[in-house]
Amino acid sequence: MKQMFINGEWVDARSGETREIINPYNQEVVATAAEGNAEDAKRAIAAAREAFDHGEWQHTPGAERGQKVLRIAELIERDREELAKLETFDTGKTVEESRVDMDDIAGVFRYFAGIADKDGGEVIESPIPDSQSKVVREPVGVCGQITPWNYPLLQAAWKIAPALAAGNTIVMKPSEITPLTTVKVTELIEEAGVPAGVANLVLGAGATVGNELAESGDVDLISFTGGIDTGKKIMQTASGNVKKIALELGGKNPNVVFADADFETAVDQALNAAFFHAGQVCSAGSRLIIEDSIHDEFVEELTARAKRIKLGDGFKEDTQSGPLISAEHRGKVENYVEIGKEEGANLLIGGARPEDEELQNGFFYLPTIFTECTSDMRIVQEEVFGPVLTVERFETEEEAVKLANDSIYGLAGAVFTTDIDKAERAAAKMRMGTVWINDFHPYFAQAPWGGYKQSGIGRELGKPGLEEYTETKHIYRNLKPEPIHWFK
Ligand SMILES: NC(=O)c1ccc[n+]([C@@H]2O[C@H](COP(=O)([O-])OP(=O)(O)OC[C@H]3O[C@@H](n4cnc5c(N)ncnc54)[C@H](O)[C@@H]3O)[C@@H](O)[C@H]2O)c1
Ligand SMILES: C[N+](C)(C)CC=O
Repeated sequence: MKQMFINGEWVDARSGETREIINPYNQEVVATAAEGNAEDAKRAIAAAREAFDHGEWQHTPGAERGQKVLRIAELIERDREELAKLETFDTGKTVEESRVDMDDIAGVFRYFAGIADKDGGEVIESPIPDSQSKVVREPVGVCGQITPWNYPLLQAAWKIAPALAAGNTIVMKPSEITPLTTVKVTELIEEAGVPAGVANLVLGAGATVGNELAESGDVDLISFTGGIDTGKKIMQTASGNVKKIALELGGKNPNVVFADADFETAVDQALNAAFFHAGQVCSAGSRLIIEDSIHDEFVEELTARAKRIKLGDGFKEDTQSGPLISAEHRGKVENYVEIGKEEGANLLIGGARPEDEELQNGFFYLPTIFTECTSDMRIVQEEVFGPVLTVERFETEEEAVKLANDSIYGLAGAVFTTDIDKAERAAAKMRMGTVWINDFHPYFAQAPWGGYKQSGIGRELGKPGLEEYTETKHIYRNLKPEPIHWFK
């Protein structure tokens, strides 16, 4: 039974309710978890409030907090294999992918451990004689953190590590369908010696636990990663006490390939961009925008390779891609494929569930490619979050950039070309939080991550990822206090 962690104690939901956690590969129950509700969230918020207002954590020197965060990294490295297996049971992704995630996650804890004591504030030039001004950063307070199911622990790590390093207290709510690794890491946080009440974990649904975190007047900041509609709802709910918000939302990310790109690299990367983790990646390259002169050859090769992607059990060595997360989510993907067909896009491959006997109990869906797409189509504009790639053509550099930017989203995008000036010109004009040149997908702890436009608000990772969890305070000191007699 996976319990919640509130004020340093492992507890069941007050209501006694539980939820079965399902392996999307075969629908087997892999665990039972406490199903908390708003009442449990309130208890956790109260514990975090008390620990922030009256505990030592926010006053603990950054170097000491950094040591605890570093210890969490070491424990994650120690338990890497167990964590990777849990992530695969929960999400269906290949265990190789999960191992890569665990290495990234340990790196994130190491990074924020390393910068926990690096900002001692700064003295600034005051224009007023006989005065001194300094600017310091302080923790925000109680942070509500809500994460999605596609990268359960990775997205949690991007929030937990900087929040703790900066001296905040937290209430984490993982996706209700993939809580296993977040529970395990909370055990490691306890083992690392983080004081009771500083890091709390509540399991349960968004509408109950998540909503309480967004609504509570005792929460100072809500950091959310998930879909755009939920993000909008959270923004509204969070306005009640004008809490700070950080939103990491969806994407519909363009992958621009010029005719002069290295063909093999561009095809290989386009395949990975679109179909890695069955396309369930916020930054998936789900819009291929390709120069007309190489369109046919490129699409032919891409299609041949997409057909060869081996779907299966994430624990088997030859599996290249797992299932979608749930029946409901596969239904959403299928609906989008129908919309694409109705809109007149040309369904080149996929558009169906696989027929293999072995895959019938899982939520599998075939890699799907639509050609002859135009940017007014919903299949091109809306986030499908599955293995569905749309292909658009361009003839000029200007047109390529225009198509790339033709989206309400602005999370990430890529440009492939051997002409580096052209690449830099395009990258400068692309309205996205991340632009890759001749690559797709790299992200790491040192570089900020986040979206332009409706892909979000704020940044995770890098120095800005720590700053999200701080308030900036200006302390002004009059070195020669005397009456000013403004009012005679
Ligand atoms: N920008 C990024 O870095 C990034 C990273 C990963 C995933 N995502 C996005 O996440 C989405 C997929 O994840 P998902 O389906 O889990 O998203 P989701 O919005 O359905 O759920 C995300 C989290 O929000 C909670 N939630 C749901 N309703 C809520 C409410 N009313 N109030 C508070 N919390 C609520 C859920 O329980 C879950 O924990 C995609 O859109 C993807 O692009 C973005
Ligand atoms: C941010 N990232 C790419 C790790 C996961 C997005 O879904």
